[in-house]
Amino acid sequence: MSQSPPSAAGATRPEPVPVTVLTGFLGSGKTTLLNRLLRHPALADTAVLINEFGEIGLDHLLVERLDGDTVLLNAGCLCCTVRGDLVKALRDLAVRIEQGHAIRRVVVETTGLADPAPILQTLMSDPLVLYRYRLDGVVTLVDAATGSATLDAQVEAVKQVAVADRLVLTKSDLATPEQVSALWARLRALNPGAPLLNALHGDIEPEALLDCGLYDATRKHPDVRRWLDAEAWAEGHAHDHGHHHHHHDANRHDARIHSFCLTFDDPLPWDGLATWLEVLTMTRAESVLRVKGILNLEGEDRPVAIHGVQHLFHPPVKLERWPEGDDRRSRLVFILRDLDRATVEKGLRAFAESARQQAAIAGQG
Ligand SMILES: Nc1nc2c(ncn2[C@@H]2O[C@H](COP(=O)(O)OP(=O)(O)OP(=O)(O)O)[C@@H](O)[C@H]2O)c(=O)[nH]1
Repeated sequence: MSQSPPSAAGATRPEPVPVTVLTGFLGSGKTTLLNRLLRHPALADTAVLINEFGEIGLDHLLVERLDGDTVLLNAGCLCCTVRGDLVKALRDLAVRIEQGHAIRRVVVETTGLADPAPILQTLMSDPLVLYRYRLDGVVTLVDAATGSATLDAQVEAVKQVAVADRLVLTKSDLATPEQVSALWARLRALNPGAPLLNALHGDIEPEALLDCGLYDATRKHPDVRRWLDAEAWAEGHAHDHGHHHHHHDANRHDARIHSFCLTFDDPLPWDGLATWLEVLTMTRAESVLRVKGILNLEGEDRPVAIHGVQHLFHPPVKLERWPEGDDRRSRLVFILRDLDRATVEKGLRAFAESARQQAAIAGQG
């Protein structure tokens, strides 16, 4: 992560194409939902990238609108070989955009077994991809009938839920109301910030899933509140979810996920924060599933947005101004595995304090 705050937002960069990552466990209904979405006018000019697990891809045969904008990324799991394929597919697509091909949006459908982190990292690390695209959001589908059992058995499924910006419950027609409400509570505990939606046979309004990033395609100014949704962590969720399981059966995977929001009343020193994030992500990359934040930095009038997945951080973005009526406190949302709130908060405060002291000494000298 850079040691100095960003100087300008965007400059001459072309309008980046939003990328939605569609994930969810095997058979959760991703292809069904995608097929419905692609029929909607809001998804005209959308390119679809499909990742397959296994030698021969079949899913692309099921995506009905198969044309030049659907690319199949097969031969392996995204965590390994496919990352290169994804970069190549996005680069090839960027060339076509340059040539005037109308592509306003990209949807990446992941294999049901995938840990979404490598895809998010790819979107945040390759320079050309970073230049041309922006991650709009992660949409995670959860099967109402089998979701609880899958979350019990598969840690990747828990990660998919934890990093989501939108959670979509599918197949509620196959589950009892009790199953649905228990799953609902469990998803809420794992990820308090993501709106919970329902889709029967893939039926959902695209608006509910798209434009959940910092920038909305139709709005000029970033909608910080919507993006960060810090309030969701504040309302009864201010503490660690590892200790918050009275309304559903604690499970060893769920208990390892800790999601919380830290707030800071005073402006933070960028040096201390950046150094601490570097230390944290270098030593605990596997534990840092996702970090999002709006920062009030010392010596900086404008808010700065940061966004990271494991050890990779998107370049920080200086926003135009604080939202109207905002209390201008720094807010940092963390979604972690096997790393608790107290450790993170203590480290951050210590690094911030040390940076302040160093600045004071430098100022005297
Ligand atoms: N009853 C019911 N079936 C659904 C619903 N949504 C999807 N399905 C069915 O569930 C099955 C799996 O759906 P897919 O869309 O292929 O799931 P997927 O997530 O793409 O599956 P993988 O690619 O194997 O990970 C299909 O037979 C769908 O018709 C729903 O809301 N209710």
